[in-house]
Amino acid sequence: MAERGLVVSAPGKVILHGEHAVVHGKAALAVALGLRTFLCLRPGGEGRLRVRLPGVGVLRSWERPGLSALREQLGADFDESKPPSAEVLEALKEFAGIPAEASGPDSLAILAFLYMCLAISAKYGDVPSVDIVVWSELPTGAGLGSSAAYAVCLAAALLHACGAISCPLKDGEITARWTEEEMTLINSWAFQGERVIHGNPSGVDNAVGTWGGALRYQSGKIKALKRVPTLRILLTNTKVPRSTKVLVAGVKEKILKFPAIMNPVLDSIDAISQECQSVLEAMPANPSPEHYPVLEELFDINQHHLNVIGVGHPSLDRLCRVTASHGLHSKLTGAGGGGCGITLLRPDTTPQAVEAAKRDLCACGFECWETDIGAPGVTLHSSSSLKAQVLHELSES
Ligand SMILES: Nc1ncnc2c1ncn2[C@@H]1O[C@H](COP(=O)(O)OP(=O)(O)O)[C@@H](O)[C@H]1O
Ligand SMILES: C[C@@](O)(CCOP(=O)(O)O)CC(=O)O
Ligand SMILES: [Mg+2]
Repeated sequence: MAERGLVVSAPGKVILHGEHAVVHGKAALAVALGLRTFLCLRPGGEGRLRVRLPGVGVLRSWERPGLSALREQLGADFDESKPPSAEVLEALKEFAGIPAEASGPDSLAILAFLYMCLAISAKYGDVPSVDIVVWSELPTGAGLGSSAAYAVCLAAALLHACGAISCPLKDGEITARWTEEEMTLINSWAFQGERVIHGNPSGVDNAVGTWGGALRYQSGKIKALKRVPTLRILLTNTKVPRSTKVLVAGVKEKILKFPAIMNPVLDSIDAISQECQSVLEAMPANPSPEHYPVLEELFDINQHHLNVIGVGHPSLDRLCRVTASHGLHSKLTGAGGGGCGITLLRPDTTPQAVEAAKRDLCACGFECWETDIGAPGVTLHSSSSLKAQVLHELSES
């Protein structure tokens, strides 16, 4: 581990099409957002692991020998290809003093951290004494993949601390990325973190957090999109809280209850992702308005499907109605049930029209902002390049 520690970051994501269906083996199209989660890891003292997670109100530390003893006692097989076992998660809850039924943001964040420490150290050697601080530009639990960005940062930092991946940052460089092979390892451990938080994730969010850009994801297969035009997207946070884990479980229940009704809906969502990919890849880099009606119609159809599978919310219906009154098309993004929606802005949508839509959305109590997409994936930063931000976060710890 570098003497002075390290700072890593990973982006959140927007799913254009395929949320939920992707959990059931269908394709999803997702893009990395220009909003990121950051993690600063420094050598710590006194044989302890210390974490500060201001986003979820956590400041905790544990003695390393206690965690090592638990690992020995459990004697589990911590392979990144195997889902975390219920027995290990129960034992970790007990170790951290988390009640068995707890599923709040703080409990899940601690559990993901401890699981990754335990599993990564079982495979690559002990995680040294460290102080970790995580902060984020992403809202938590709003459909923008904050859980995956957190898990990707943890995976990169812990693998680095154990010496399982290199330090790609050369003297004088501000940022660096890991090799393909190292990113594949980061991605697979981040998926384990997502499994702790989500229960049954598809892996699309951690793939975007790791690789960045725009990609198609299906059953663990990641394909960067050939060409993605510059898309203008308005993001709106309804601020209605929800849990991805609960929503994903609800969809599964509906599919089991009505397979003949729900499976065709998932097939249709899959076809929407295929169609959208073909349209995007056929569009020029700076598209003109005539390319948009199909994209808009696909948004509308998918939003209806997402309501059918039970992940809509009155706040999202309202969001769609408000933007429709300005001639704009929206759908939920991520797990739904509240959280965020995305609105497609056309190249000829005037700044005045965007402002008017934003005003009406804010009047509903929503928060919205235009955003960049296609951001880089997991990145190592020189701490000097982030000095002000890092110093601010560290001064709080
Ligand atoms: N910055 C963060 N620090 C600690 N935990 C985080 C952070 N961001 C997300 N999480 C974890 O991820 C959970 C939210 O994940 P999820 O319900 O999937 O919503 P989303 O991924 O859409 O934001 C939180 O409850 C928390 O456990
Ligand atoms: C609903 C789902 O497709 C995306 C969840 O995204 P988020 O956690 O709401 O950002 C679940 C998954 O793909 O694991
Ligand atoms: Mg999530």
